[in-house]
Amino acid sequence: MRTPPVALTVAGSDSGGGAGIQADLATFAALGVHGASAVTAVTVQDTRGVHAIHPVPSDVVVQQVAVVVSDLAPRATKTGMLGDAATASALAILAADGLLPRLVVDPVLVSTSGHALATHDVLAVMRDDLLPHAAVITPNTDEAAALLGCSPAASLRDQTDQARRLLELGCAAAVVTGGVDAGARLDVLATPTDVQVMAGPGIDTRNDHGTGCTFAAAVAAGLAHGLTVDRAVTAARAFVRAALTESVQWRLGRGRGPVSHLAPSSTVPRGESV
Ligand SMILES: Nc1ncnc2c1ncn2[C@@H]1O[C@H](COP(=O)(O)OP(=O)(O)O)[C@@H](O)[C@H]1O
Ligand SMILES: Cc1ncc(COP(=O)(O)O)c(N)n1
Repeated sequence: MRTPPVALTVAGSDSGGGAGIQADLATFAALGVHGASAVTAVTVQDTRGVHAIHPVPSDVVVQQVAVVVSDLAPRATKTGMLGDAATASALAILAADGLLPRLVVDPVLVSTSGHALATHDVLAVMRDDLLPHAAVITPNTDEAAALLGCSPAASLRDQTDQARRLLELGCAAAVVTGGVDAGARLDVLATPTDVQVMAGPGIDTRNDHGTGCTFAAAVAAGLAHGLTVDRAVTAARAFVRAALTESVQWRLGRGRGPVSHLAPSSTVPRGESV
């Protein structure tokens, strides 16, 4: 008898199956982790855009987290779209009480299709109350800028500087994703002792819906397997790149299609189970 690693995602539902809860659970499964979920909002969404958003009442979100934590004891947790400020505050309290272990915060603000997924008050609560409990946060360059109240990074130097400054918000590590320089994609991981620049050639695909959710969920899966943040981030990059490469030939939906979560996970290193 063996207990598989468990990770909990607290995020919004994407009816198109490309991002949010659906991307997180597919990523967990591909990486050998049992996924539990607490839904914060129901979005009416497809590859073309977000057509409506219905937040779930915060007490219902808290109840979902509470039952999962007490029964399944997740080793890692991940937050994505938070729904509303009441839910963001409630999650911050759960995190302060130690109920969201090895917390990965993906500060979701806007969808790939350009729709706002969080209001200013959600951003403020996330920044001030939730981020200080995170093992790692995974903003893209726009989200990093919104958290810091500055312009998006225009160079690797800006991106590196912003990754460092995000640590001042109280998170243990920050990875700023999605920098672009001469065709390369750059992610910068900052910890209190180190800054690491990870670069790879850009993958030319229209099917990039859900990359941020997939990346953050893969980091959480790595932490659930017992990897360090550093190794979990490296493994997550490999997984997202495989998912993007796999989806280059896809035709799925009429807009920005999802990445393929059916990518061969055997290429991705797994940690020892803790
Ligand atoms: N076209 C691409 N080619 C290579 N890597 C990509 C591409 N698009 C996204 N990524 C990678 O996917 C991960 C998620 O980042 P990003 O796309 O910035 O998230 P978000 O969906 O939040 O904007 C990062 O590791 C980033 O470098
Ligand atoms: C429910 C939900 N959560 C997150 C995203 C962001 O993902 P993306 O930036 O790829 O659109 C989304 N579109 N929908």
